[in-house]
Amino acid sequence: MRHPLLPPPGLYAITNGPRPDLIPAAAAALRGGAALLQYRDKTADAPRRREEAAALQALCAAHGALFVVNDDIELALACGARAVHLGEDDGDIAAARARLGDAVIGVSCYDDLERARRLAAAGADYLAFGAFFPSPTKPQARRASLDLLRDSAGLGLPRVAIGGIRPDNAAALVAAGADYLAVISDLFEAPDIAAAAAAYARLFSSARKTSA
Ligand SMILES: Cc1ncc(COP(=O)(O)OP(=O)(O)O)c(N)n1
Ligand SMILES: Cc1ncsc1CCOP(=O)(O)O
Ligand SMILES: [Mg+2]
Repeated sequence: MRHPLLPPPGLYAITNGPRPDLIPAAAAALRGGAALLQYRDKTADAPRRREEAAALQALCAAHGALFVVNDDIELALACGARAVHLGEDDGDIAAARARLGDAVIGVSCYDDLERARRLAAAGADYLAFGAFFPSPTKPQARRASLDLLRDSAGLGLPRVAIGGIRPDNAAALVAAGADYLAVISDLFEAPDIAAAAAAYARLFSSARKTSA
């Protein structure tokens, strides 16, 4: 069953901090229409991470967007987030479920349909695939093909596409079945973050019109 906290298909903004203007940058992405916002910060600065996560949680609540904490179940708990994203090195779904109850648990499936099947059966709420294109943020990321998106349609869970997404390749991912487009650099390094977010958000309103 689709998790009730998951928004309709749309832009999944992922922060590229640390950056001094993190909160205004995230606010601009939300103003532009991001449906989900993930806090992705690989530093070990626990006090700053706690403070930023709490601010972003409040910001997302004000915009009606889902706030997702990357990697860190305890940080999600501490800031009241109702969603976490876990990759292969970030602990398992059962442990996250035990701590977070019925929160949204999203998982990375990379280029691996079998892993996606296994994690769907283990209780994941969405499945993320990619990198679909060369990623400036994660150049070494495993690469996935558009066929993987088509082939994962039967798994019955919302699917996220990530990795090197830009305006010129985004529509192909939506056409192949992506419910959410997870974007870091093209969004958060844009000169006008709200306008960049709005352009991604529009892809989904036109997809809905086309399929209606
Ligand atoms: C939506 C989404 N998809 C994939 C990832 C990557 O997760 P992971 O493999 O754990 O890598 P890091 O992001 O932790 O470096 C993600 N964060 N979000
Ligand atoms: C976290 C992650 N996992 C696979 S690619 C990627 C980074 C995506 O960032 P960008 O949108 O800048 O390519
Ligand atoms: Mg991770």
